[in-house]
Amino acid sequence: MDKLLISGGAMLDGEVRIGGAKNAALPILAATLLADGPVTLSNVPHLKDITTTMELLGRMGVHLTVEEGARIQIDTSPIHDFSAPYELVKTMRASILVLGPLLARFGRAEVSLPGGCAIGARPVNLHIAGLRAMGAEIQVEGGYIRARAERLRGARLVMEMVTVTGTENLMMAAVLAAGETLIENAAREPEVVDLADFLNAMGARVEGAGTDTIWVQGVERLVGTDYRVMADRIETGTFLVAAAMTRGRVRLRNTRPDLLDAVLTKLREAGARIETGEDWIALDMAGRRPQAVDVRTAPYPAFPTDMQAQFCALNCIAEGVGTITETIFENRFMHVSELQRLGADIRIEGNVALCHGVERLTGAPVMATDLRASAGLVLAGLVAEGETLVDRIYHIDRGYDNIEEKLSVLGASIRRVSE
Ligand SMILES: CC(=O)N[C@H]1[C@@H](OP(=O)(O)OP(=O)(O)OC[C@H]2O[C@@H](n3ccc(=O)[nH]c3=O)[C@H](O)[C@@H]2O)O[C@H](CO)[C@@H](O)[C@@H]1O
Ligand SMILES: C=C(OP(=O)(O)O)C(=O)O
Repeated sequence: MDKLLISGGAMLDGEVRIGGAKNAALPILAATLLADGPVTLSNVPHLKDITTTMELLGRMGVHLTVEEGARIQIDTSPIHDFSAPYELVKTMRASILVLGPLLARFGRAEVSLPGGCAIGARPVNLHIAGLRAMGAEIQVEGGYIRARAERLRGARLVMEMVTVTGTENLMMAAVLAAGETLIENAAREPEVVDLADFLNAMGARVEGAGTDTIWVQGVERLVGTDYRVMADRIETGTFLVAAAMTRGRVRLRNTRPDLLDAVLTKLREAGARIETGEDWIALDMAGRRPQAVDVRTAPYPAFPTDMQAQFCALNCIAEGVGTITETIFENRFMHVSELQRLGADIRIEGNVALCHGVERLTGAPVMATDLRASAGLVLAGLVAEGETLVDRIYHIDRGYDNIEEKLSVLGASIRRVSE
């Protein structure tokens, strides 16, 4: 199994190109199931979650062709199977995103309940309740969601809590439903907006994405289109924190600074000088140790839970005391015990991690437990004295394209080793 071996101490300096967003590409790939015509997607990141989704669509009969330059062509016309089996779904929770599109276009779907509980229970009750309100008959048995509908009907859906993939699933279901759908208390994440833009490019009528009320007028049919996936704001944030922790500087290209307000605010508080252009961000720590910061996760536009582990790592070596409050997932502090193995001084009280910055971390073998926890451990390894060996890096490959190569370009000593 592959591991990452990091020798800490290098001050990062250089330029990195940010890839397409995992959390936009995944729902958009699922939404291609709605297209009655060929779709070409560009800026699709090269990630394990993407290949898993392609395998999932491929098993349904969808024809996918990978082209040069992060492009994929998708033709759904040969589809003959409307199911998502456990063996694929268990590795990736986003596979639940095929439920809405399959039901809306083909009137049936059989999707395994997403397994595992890496960062919390993560139920999908709100996805199911919304589809039922649109007229779907749904049974949950034997670990599968079995859903049927003649044609979904538009409905007013008041979401009990803000759910990103829940909003996306219901929006995708609504675009081919009869009549109007109103999704209230919708997630406002930029990835929801990217999906809505893609749906509209296929001929859907979606308005209000990016606000908490999304209006959808169902149409009879969607057509094929060409679409470019948005930049990954979490990959962007991760590289900014890496540069800040190593007291270095970095310039990130092909990104969207306008989507990172909460993260950039915290980095400025930590002492970073930040400049932005339309599609680039430059961060410079000018050799200074970061100041600890207080972070509280919440739905967009507040601070993203997917950046929490990285800031936890930053606080470990910062000057002062910083608190990390996690309000989205009930079990998203699994990086803490591993950071402690490197010498971090962190105490967890309920949903708050209290970090006292230490002068130095010391390298040790650590184990990745989920995607962003792994990112936090890699960042800590970059500043730890000696060698850090990060195990179970399949988690990091789910969401980062060749992280070791991009960090090496910035001057880090990091390489993939097989054991
Ligand atoms: C593929 C993708 O886009 N993943 C992102 C998505 O996950 P995901 O869409 O799974 O996260 P949600 O926004 O749905 O989860 C928010 C909260 O709602 C709860 N909930 C959700 C649905 C439901 O039916 N019932 C319920 O109780 C969850 O357990 C969680 O406590 O948003 C999260 C929150 O920004 C991010 O961390 C993930 O990276
Ligand atoms: C939690 C994440 O992803 P997923 O919802 O796919 O598990 C993430 O991207 O940090």
